[in-house]
This record gives sequence, C-alpha cells and structure tokens, in this order.
Amino acid sequence: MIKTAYQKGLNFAKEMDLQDPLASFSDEFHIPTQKNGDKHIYLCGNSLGLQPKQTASFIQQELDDWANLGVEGHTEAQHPWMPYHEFLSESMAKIVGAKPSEVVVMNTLTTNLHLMMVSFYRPTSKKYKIVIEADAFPSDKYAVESQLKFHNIDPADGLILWKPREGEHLCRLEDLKEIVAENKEEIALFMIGNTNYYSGQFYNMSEITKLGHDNGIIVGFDLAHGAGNIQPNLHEVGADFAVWCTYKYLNSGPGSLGGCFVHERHANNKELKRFVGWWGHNKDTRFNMRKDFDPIPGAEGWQLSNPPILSMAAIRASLAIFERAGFENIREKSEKITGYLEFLLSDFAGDKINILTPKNPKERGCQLSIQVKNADKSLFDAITKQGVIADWREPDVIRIAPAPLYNSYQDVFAFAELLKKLI
Ligand SMILES: Cc1ncc(COP(=O)(O)O)c(C=O)c1O
Ligand SMILES: Nc1ccccc1C(=O)C[C@H](N)C(=O)O
Repeated sequence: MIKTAYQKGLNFAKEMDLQDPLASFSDEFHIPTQKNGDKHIYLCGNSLGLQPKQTASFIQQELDDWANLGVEGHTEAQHPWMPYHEFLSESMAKIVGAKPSEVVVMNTLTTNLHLMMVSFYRPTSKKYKIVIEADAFPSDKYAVESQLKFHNIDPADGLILWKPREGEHLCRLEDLKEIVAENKEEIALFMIGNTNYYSGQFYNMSEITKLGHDNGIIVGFDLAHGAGNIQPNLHEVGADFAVWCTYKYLNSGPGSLGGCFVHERHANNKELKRFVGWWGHNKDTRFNMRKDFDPIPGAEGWQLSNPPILSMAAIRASLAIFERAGFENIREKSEKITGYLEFLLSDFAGDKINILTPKNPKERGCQLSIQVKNADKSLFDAITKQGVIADWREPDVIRIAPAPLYNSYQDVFAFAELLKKLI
C-alpha cells in the first residue's frame, strides 16, 4: 500500500518533468556530486545558484583576449572591456522589469545599498527616519544603522522596524500603513528586502511604493532574493532605487557583482548628491582626465570604478540562459514547482510542519521556509547527510528553494519523501 502511494507520487513527479518545457535547462548546469558519485539534490539557489556549464567558456574568452591583446582588449576584445557592463544591461533590465538605462551591474549589494542611500537618504531634522522589516538581512540592517549614525542620528530613534504581529511570522501591509500614519512627517526612507530572505515573503511593491510616495517617502528595495526569482517590475512600480546580487537566482558565482536600479525620474538630476568615480563620468570625455565630473544620465552615472570583467563574463553567461528560457516561463514553472512542494509537505505535515512563507503564489518566490515542530539542527544535518543541499537559518528554519532552471519535480518529490521519513 505504502509502496503504491510512493510509486504513484514518483510517477506523477516524472510526468511533471516530462511536461516541463524548461526541463532540459538542468543539463546546462553543473549539479554538485556526492562522495558516492550520486548527484546532490540541490535546493539552495536562494543562497548560491549553480554554475552554468557555459560560464567557463565565457570567462575563458576574456582570459584569451587578455593573453592575446593585453591592454588593447579594452577596445579590441571580442566583447570590448570598456563598454562591457553595457552588454548586461538589456537582459538585466528584463529580469527586474526596468529600462536598460535604469540598471547597471556594479560593485556588490551592500556597497550599492550604501551608494543609493548616499543619494536617496537625505535626512533633515524633521524627516529622518528609515523603515525596514524587522527580519531584514543583517547586512541591510547594519547598512541603514550606519547611515543613520553617519548623519548623527541614534538608530534607537531613527530606525523603525516593520514587525510581524505577536505570534505571526509575516509582515502585514496594514501595519506598515499604521507606522506611516503615526510617523508620516518623520519617515524619510523605506528600505525593504523583497523577497524577504528569512520568510520568503514577497511584499506588494506597488502598494508599498504608493504608500511611500503618497507620504513623501523615498522607496528602495533590496532584491537579493527577488532578482531572477520574482518579477519586481521596478519601472512600473515606480521605486526610487533597488539593489540586488547575482550569485543567488542569477547563478553568476560566489561574490559576483551586484545590480542597481535608479528610476528614470532621477536619471538627469545632477543636483542629487552622490559619491562618484570616473566610470560614472560622461563616456565621451572620461579620458580627458581633467574635466569636472559630468555624470552619465541614468544608473550608469553611479558607477565608481572600471569593473571586473571576469565576473561580468559569468553574469553574461548566466543572463544568456535567462534570455533563452524566458523569464515568464521561469515564473510559471516556479509557481508550479513551489506549489507542488507545498502540496507534498502539507500531505504529511499534520501539526508537525509549519510553512512560514505565504500560501498565495503572488506573495512568494520559489522559496519555502519550513519550521518543524520540536526539531533542532540535527534534523537539517540528517537531511544534508542524505544528499540534499538546503539551508538552515537560526533559530529553527529550513529554507528550501526549487530553482526553476535546474530543479526537477523529482528533486522536490525526493526531498519531501526524505523529510517525511525523518520527522
Ligand atoms: C537580503 C540580502 N541583503 C544583503 C546581502 C549581502 O549581500 P552582499 O554580501 O553581496 O553585500 C544578502 C546576501 O548575502 C541578502 O540576502
Ligand atoms: N553570500 C554568502 C556568502 C557566504 C554565505 C552565505 C552567503 C549568502 O548569500 C547568504 C544569503 N544572503 C542568505 O540569504 O542567507
């Protein structure tokens, strides 16, 4: 009887894989291998995405051009290094729903967050507070606290935490509205991590942005867990700025460069204060060297330095896969495969498993954050021992993220069966 149910479940997962139009993409990635030679079940794209097989050749091309051309590669490489970041903008813009002139790949996430706050967090003695989710990623919290301190504002006064209610795990928009109603004259900035790294909750960006703008508040998003996972539609939503990394769902390698969005309404505002460097200067006169700073209109104008081409080559390799797969198809599979994971878990969850992530597919990406009653990290360690790579966040959450580009329905089925056996 049990065997039959198992077989039925497995057959269903196999059938879903057969019908999956993105199924062949998993062959384009290196799937980590266990010591016994079997492939791992990799459900950890929320932390570090897998390596596309074509990444090596994209990087090799730049190494070859460097070997053969030396400095001339800046202009003569197959993909000249001088404008290299421009080769990424169009594909990256599609991923975050922006115009190419609104996005730039540069630096890393926390650096970009600081650069954006230099420009967009301009506190006055009356309007100086920053709102952030209580469960924001630590780096974001450190960054906003240090910006407050930089402006001689005590975080105990200047930082407002948007918290879930007592006994709940998710933040409610009505509570953010309440915060605004109580502090509207004083709030200068919303800095919201979307999708939230811990709960997997994807907040309604249009409503948050409208709420902010209606009250004279600048709105910025950290899309570390959003980019390549959900569609943030940044231009339409009207956010002022956003930052993200490319090593999670964008599969560009550990510590790879980040992305940055500046809405086009700020593109030509030369009055905006910013920290600058020569790569943000007008390209026609950049090498005249002695000109006053003349920012490139749009997001490119926030660049500081000439970027690391080898890292950008990895991003080009990854974005080429997104172009071929089509982001809408990725989203479609994401909803299905995460829904399938949720279905399998709820089948045996009883009161043992609590999924923190919202049920509504429009309020989440592919990650489910799972709490198992009375479990400690030994459960996670047992899962790991059986070949599943997922991650654990203190105090008691296992994050599972089926990434539509390389995970199969059979991966999800195998994980659910394992968890069922272990709890
Ligand atoms: C939401 C969020 N913000 C910030 C970071 C830090 O990014 P970075 O180390 O690239 O600055 C991460 C992940 O590391 C993250 O998930
Ligand atoms: N970049 C890293 C380097 C080392 C270890 C973890 C990370 C992560 O990215 C963690 C991720 N931001 C998270 O949501 O947990």
